[in-house]
Amino acid sequence: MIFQCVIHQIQRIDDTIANFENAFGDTPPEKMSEEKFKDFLNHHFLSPGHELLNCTPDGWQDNPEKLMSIVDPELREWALQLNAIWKKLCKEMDQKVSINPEKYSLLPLKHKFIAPGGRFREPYYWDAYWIIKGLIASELYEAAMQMVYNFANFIEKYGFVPNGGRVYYLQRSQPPMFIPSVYEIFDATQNASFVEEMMPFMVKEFEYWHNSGHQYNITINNNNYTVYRYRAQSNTPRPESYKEDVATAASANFTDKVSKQRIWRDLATAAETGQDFSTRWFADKKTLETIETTNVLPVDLNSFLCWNMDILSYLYDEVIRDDDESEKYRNILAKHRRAVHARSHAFDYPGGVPHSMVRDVDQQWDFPNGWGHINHMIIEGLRKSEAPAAQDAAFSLATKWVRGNYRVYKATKHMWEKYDVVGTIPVPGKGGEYEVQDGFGWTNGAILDLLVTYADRITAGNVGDDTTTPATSTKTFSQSMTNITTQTTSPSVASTVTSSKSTPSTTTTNDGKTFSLNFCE
Ligand SMILES: OC[C@H]1O[C@H](O[C@H]2O[C@H](CO)[C@@H](O)[C@H](O)[C@H]2O)[C@H](O)[C@@H](O)[C@@H]1O
Repeated sequence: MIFQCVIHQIQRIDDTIANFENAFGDTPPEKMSEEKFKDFLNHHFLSPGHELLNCTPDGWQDNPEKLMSIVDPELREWALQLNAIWKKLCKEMDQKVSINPEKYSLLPLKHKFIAPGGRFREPYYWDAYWIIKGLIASELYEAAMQMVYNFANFIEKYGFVPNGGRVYYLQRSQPPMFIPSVYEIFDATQNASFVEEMMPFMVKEFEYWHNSGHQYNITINNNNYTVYRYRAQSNTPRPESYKEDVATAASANFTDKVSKQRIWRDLATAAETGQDFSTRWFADKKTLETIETTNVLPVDLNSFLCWNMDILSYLYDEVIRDDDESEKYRNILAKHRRAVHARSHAFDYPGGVPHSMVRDVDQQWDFPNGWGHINHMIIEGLRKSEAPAAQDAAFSLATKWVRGNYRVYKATKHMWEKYDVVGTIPVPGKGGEYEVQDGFGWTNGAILDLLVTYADRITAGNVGDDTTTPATSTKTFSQSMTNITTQTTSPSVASTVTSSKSTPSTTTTNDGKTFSLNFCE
């Protein structure tokens, strides 16, 4: 995991390379002296975080009105503590980076940002949406806009928003949340000039998903569909996880170039999904070596893009007042919109909804891990539905999620990237390529938004309180879920996540490729 610790050079690049060659020549990595190698690193690179400065988000206040409106005193106090964590996660680029950008892996950033926390010191694309929701709950509107401005600069320079703010993330993106982020800020502030300023970047970001191999045409039952898939631009090991990806190709017994390039693209593509790694992307639903991410047509990406279209149509209509453009996106949406059916027992766990029902696989995006932003997305999809049973279920899940996070916070004094949702008191999640991280930007953002949304009625409860029973019984609820579709008329989060495939169907496309259909029925 060298890249996680070695991120900026002290000397000129040519000198670093020359000194490396002098010191190690052609010695293969496994034969290099560890001590000598560490010594080389210490002399040529600075330790992590040197290129970033701590900061306070603009406009930060101790007691934002929205958080003070949370009726339960315990949860209100907790929300204020989470509000204070923004100051720990706030970062800005040291100006020395702009003088010698080639010495740093950080992509230059003009504005302050909120980092996820732990090993993740740079801005991450899809994390930002939930961080922004939390900043809005904390009334930090300027800070929320700064997150978006940094991404607009990326779109201007690179044509898209990379996975994260590092050079080694430039070959892939993450779930498309730029347009929803602009929408949420507009919804909270009614700042029309912000939307006008961001519109060209929104359009450019939307177009990115129509190129770069993301768009795909399929024929099912003689009907032609244009759908979207994730697809990284690289077919080499991920630079930040080089060792891991080389090892995966070796344990898959791939020796020829084509097979290696295929698996490396699929590994990088899993990082583009934001769910690295999950059995969702494994052909055998068990082992990483069978990964085939580019062969999956994922329900979530297709739903996110439907939502992007809906927002563009709405903002062109409401803010820009351009009927033609609004209609253009409405028509694109009409072609893509599908019913998304969800059927799952994922709601039965006391700590929230796990990311998948696949057990015993040690991947961070599988059972028993539940993620804050995903639970938030499910809650919002249900809450914005017109069905009372779904709205009750939203509150029930919000209560579970909030209480679970709160109990872990009281026990560990930290907010975590993911949680094990099984057990009356959940614990931090585990599994995957790295240790569970604390901080944590999108977890905090999701909680703050839920606390403000349900400020008048959500309570901390006591351990042992029945937080598991939904307002309707699980059976009735599962049945009613199958009838919930993404038929929203104004932008809202689609209820996509619980439909994750446990029994995927497959289809063969015009060019003879077989895809797992993790999409719409
Ligand atoms: O280095 C491993 C992976 O780390 C990141 O992914 C995870 O953390 C991100 C930040 O919170 C999050 O956006 C992502 O969903 C997580 O899986 C990074 O984004 C990956 O590219 C990288 O492979």
